[in-house]
Amino acid sequence: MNSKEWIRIEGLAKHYSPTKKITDISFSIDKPEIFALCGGNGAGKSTLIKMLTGIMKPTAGMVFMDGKKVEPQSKSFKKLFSYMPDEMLFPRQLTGLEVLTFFARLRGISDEKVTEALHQVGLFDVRDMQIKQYSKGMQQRLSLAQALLPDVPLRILDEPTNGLDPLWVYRFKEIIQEEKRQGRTIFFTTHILSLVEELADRAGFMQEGHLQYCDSVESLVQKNGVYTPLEKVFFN
Ligand SMILES: Nc1ncnc2c1ncn2[C@@H]1O[C@H](COP(=O)(O)OP(=O)(O)OP(=O)(O)O)[C@@H](O)[C@H]1O
Repeated sequence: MNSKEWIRIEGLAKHYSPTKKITDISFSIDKPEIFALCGGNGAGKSTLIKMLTGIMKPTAGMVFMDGKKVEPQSKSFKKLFSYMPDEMLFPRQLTGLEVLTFFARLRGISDEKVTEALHQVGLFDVRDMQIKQYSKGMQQRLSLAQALLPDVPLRILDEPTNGLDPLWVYRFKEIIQEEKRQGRTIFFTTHILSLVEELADRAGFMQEGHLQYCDSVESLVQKNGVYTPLEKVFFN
């Protein structure tokens, strides 16, 4: 165990069918850090996140925190993270403010924090608009806002930049860097390798249910002292 190691995933696996499976995933998450999990469509990123968040029971494997075994389904583990799913469906008749207030009340979070989160994701001025009038990117920012509400040490974000315009990809990077400055760990999935290079401390790359690479971004892009873009590292 390295000195920063916080959460350790050991041999996590999910067998959907003999041909569709995620096998033997082992890696650690440090605190604080920005960890990006990338990989192709159907590689197993969302499945891994669902196992880590306790939404899905793994076929095999264990999760450790500070060296002790934890159950991702347990209440005590769930208290440590917030989660942004890859797709979040909101009641279309409600306003952005109503939706976020609902999430906040569930978790005993103040209205001030709701206002702050709406400002963070640029939805404060449209807070009284119904969700049905929100664009895909605005709904994605609302989903991010609900994940920013709780004061927890870990944020797990599944494809958070999907549907965001370039300005909001830029703002997303600022938000995530600020979250890390505040001591949090951000674990997110993405298809955008340039985002990984720019933002992440460490990255994992999944392919067909396997974790093929997992290292610091610096080590991944520096091969024999020469800079190699991540897409060349992963696809050559
Ligand atoms: N509930 C399920 N039942 C059966 N197979 C599933 C289920 N969920 C996912 N799969 C399969 O497991 C594999 C991994 O899917 P997963 O959604 O984890 O991939 P992903 O890396 O998140 O993909 P993407 O980048 O396209 O979102 C795929 O082959 C998918 O078809």
